Amino acid sequence: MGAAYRVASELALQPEVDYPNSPFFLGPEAPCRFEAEVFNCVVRGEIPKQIDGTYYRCMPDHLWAPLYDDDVFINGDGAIDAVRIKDGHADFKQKFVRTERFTIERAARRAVFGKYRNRYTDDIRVKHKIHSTANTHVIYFEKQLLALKEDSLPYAMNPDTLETKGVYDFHGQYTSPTFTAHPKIDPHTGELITMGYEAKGDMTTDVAYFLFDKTGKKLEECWINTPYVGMMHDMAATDKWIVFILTPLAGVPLDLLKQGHKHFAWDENKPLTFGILPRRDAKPQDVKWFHYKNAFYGHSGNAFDGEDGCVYLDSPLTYMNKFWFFPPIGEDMHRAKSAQRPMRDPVSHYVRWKFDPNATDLYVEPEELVNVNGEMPKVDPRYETKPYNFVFLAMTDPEAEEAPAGGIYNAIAKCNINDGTYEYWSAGINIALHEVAFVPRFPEAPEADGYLISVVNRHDKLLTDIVILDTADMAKGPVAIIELPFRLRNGIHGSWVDQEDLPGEDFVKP
Ligand SMILES: C=Cc1ccc(O)c(OC)c1
Ligand SMILES: [Fe+2]
Repeated sequence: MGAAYRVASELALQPEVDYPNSPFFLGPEAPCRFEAEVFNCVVRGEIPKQIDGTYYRCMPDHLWAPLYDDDVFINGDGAIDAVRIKDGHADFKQKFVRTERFTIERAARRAVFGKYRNRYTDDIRVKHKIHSTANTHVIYFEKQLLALKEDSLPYAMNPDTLETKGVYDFHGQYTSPTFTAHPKIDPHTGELITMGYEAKGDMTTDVAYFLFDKTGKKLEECWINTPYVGMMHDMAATDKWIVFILTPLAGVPLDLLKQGHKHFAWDENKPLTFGILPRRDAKPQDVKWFHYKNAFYGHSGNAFDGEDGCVYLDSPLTYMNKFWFFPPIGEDMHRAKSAQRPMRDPVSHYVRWKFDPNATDLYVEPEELVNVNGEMPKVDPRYETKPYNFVFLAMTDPEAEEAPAGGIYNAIAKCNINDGTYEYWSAGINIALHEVAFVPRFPEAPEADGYLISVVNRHDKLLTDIVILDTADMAKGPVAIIELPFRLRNGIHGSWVDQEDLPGEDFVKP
């Protein structure tokens, strides 16, 4: 490399940190591997004084070089980032969830667990251990953080210290071995709505639905079966209904899994499928399945009950396999046709699905609400499960000539779903921008009026900024930038928690 740093020879990396030569592990996405604490971060601009609480997010970060070179970034160890904001100042912390995998691999000083959701690729001694990486979402329930991975139960953590308390099964009430990374908390009742899929083992069509009251008492449990096995990453809920979302990222035949195949493979012959089930007094025979064509569904924006008795679900819809690293069986992940951008249709747009509980035609066609190429939808949490007007999306700047690095997002939009208009801030080209968290300007503020918090990975400087935007003037860009003295990786999902809801212990100990 440069002339200044002279070494006698090329020194090979130690095997446990010799990561594959893949974009998942290189440059701005090279594993971070550290835990951190920064008291009083460097801030540019002014953090609005009303913001009082903590932003948590989940970041997959392979601590050890994976056992298999084609491992996927969603198999990285879960690190929790926390930014505590008070009186215009910000403190930062990052800590790994102490999963069973974390502890075993730390003792071994190398990877021991195998491919994403494939026990048959593990070192035989850990095949029956808990596989959770706790790397997908972090939510707040019963005064604790729950770090989530959809193949396992949650890990509970202390929201102030970020110490891991252990696996959480709702005091024995949760009876499925799997738990979605996208449970919903009803802002009106405080209830937690959740489910687990492949709930009787790998490649089973069993799904378990659960409803807990705000104190964690189980109100509903209902087991159903899906038309096929596939990734059921997100879900949705209204006052009266639950929506299950089954995507064509199909589970491979069990014998292929046992031979070491990836867990999921895109199936061009399977339709994007939705199931509705009554939220209360749910019975297995009450589930009703609808389908669209072959298409990709990532995340739900919101859902609500119509006055017509129908269930409405709003979401981005994508016309290509965004999870190209799970190609159709037998295809090369870098060349899979299913991962090609469509010629005519948009790549993604924000749409509305309508499910009529009395329908006889089970084919559904969505209606476009907003024509933006975005994902990671977030609505004002006070409107979840209810009719609403605005959605925030991470998106690709529609006016930029170049796409952002790595095909990820470089802009944040506030979209009006009633007229399809949107306002946005574009952060430029050489960056990666992530999901937002929304903080209302004050408790009774109008819908979507307040602040957005997001993470910007600066590929130009190999550093990370946490940005705060005012939703009243999106195009202006951040009102404050919290500059971290290091680089983070792409994160997945996060949550904002108001200070008044937190236990109130020290965040950074003196
Ligand atoms: C964003 C989607 C998604 C889906 C499944 C996963 O296991 C995951 O892990 C980080 C992420
Ligand atoms: Fe997700």
